[in-house]
Amino acid sequence: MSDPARPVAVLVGPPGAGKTTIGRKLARRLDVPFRDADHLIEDAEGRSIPDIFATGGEPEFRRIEERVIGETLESFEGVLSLGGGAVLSEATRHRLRGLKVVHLTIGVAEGVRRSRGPGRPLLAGGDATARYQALLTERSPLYREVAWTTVSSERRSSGKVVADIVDRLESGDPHPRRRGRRP
Ligand SMILES: Nc1ncnc2c1ncn2[C@@H]1O[C@H](COP(=O)(O)OP(=O)(O)O)[C@@H](O)[C@H]1O
Ligand SMILES: O=C(O)C1=C[C@@H](OP(=O)(O)O)[C@@H](O)[C@H](O)C1
Ligand SMILES: [Mg+2]
Repeated sequence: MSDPARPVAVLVGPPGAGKTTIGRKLARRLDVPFRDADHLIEDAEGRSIPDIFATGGEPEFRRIEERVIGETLESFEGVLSLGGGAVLSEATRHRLRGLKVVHLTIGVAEGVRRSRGPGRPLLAGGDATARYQALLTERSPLYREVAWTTVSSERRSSGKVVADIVDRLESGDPHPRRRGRRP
């Protein structure tokens, strides 16, 4: 029997870390298909993420998100970027076990700056910095739990981040030493 299909990489991390941008570039670089869970949800539902939050609230969004990610992970062989809150689901974290999960990190100020706009209802209005900090406090242990490797996207171009991820995937080493360092 052949092995089950597996994604080449799954990107997790907080909003604005660059999962969608970097996932798309990583897939292009590896010449494999790209999917973004948020786009799959919008396609499956025929409505935008802000619309889903406005009608069914966060609980409905999370139910759809868990189902769409579960279905995708069953057969997808490419790069999959998740939404920032996908790891809140225990079932999703369970499904991510043993996969090449890349945790993209970003500092609070830059994360808030990059996630501005109407497309992210959880951070819209009010004190976005406090909300972002609370979200990181809740989720950081969950990102760490599922991560195969952790890569910072702070003050680094997306091209540099992609090159770093490709190195790790190709070497199979999630903790590469810094280049040029003596053994
Ligand atoms: N390495 C980077 N440096 C600067 N800006 C970036 C970087 N990666 C992504 N961005 C920008 O940050 C914003 C959020 O990126 P996005 O890929 O949507 O993040 P996520 O999917 O993690 O929420 C976009 O405007 C994108 O162009
Ligand atoms: O952090 C979150 O809970 C969310 C992040 C968003 O995705 P990005 O992380 O790609 O912005 C999107 O799934 C939704 O707005 C909820
Ligand atoms: Mg995204």
